[in-house]
Amino acid sequence: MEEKLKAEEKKIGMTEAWLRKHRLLYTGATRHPFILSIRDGTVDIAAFKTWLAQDYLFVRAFVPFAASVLIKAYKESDDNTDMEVILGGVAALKDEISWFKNEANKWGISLSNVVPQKPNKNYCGLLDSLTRPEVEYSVAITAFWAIEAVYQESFAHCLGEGSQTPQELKETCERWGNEGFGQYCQSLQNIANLHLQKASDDELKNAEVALLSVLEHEVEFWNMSCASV
Ligand SMILES: Cc1ncc(CN)c(N)n1
Repeated sequence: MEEKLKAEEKKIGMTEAWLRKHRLLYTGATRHPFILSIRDGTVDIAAFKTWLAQDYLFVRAFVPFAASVLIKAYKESDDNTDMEVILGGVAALKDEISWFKNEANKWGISLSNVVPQKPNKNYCGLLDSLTRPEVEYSVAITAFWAIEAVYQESFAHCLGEGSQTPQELKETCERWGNEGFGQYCQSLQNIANLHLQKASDDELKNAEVALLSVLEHEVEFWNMSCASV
């Protein structure tokens, strides 16, 4: 495929080539007004609480998807380290769920009464469709990387130089904006690139569509958090 050759010429991976091609959408997902409002300290706490409660539900739905990627890595990758990187991510989700429960408690949110809003339901529907065994590993790992990378880029931005993130939100930003999580996302991106290099044209098309769907759903998810204030 022409795009693959172009990426090779520029000595960049397929994922980077796609991010460049879809830069506006990627920026929309990683520099959303909600994120910018955390960074400049003007965030509406009601929006933050909505995000927190909805994201708790999302993360629960993310677990089976992550497990499906782990199964695909075991079955379809000839590199053992793929599985270990993904296993690390799956294992961290247990801690993440506990963190959401603790954080909700701190903010006086009862998670047992939270109802998923439409954009959240739609996003979880995408996760569910990507969990199917017939979805190729290269497609699933591309989506997996993109989901993690959006949070990493977004929350790292809230901690960067000149940020005025409120003290009580810093821990949240650290969760995804820390260096270790950044390295984990980089490992996922490397894995995705390696598999995309070997992928058929059809698989490439499916992976690019999956990436675009993730980015669109991420924007909708942030929109949802702001809108319900
Ligand atoms: C909506 C969303 N996207 C990504 C992530 C990072 N796992 C998350 N927790 N929530």
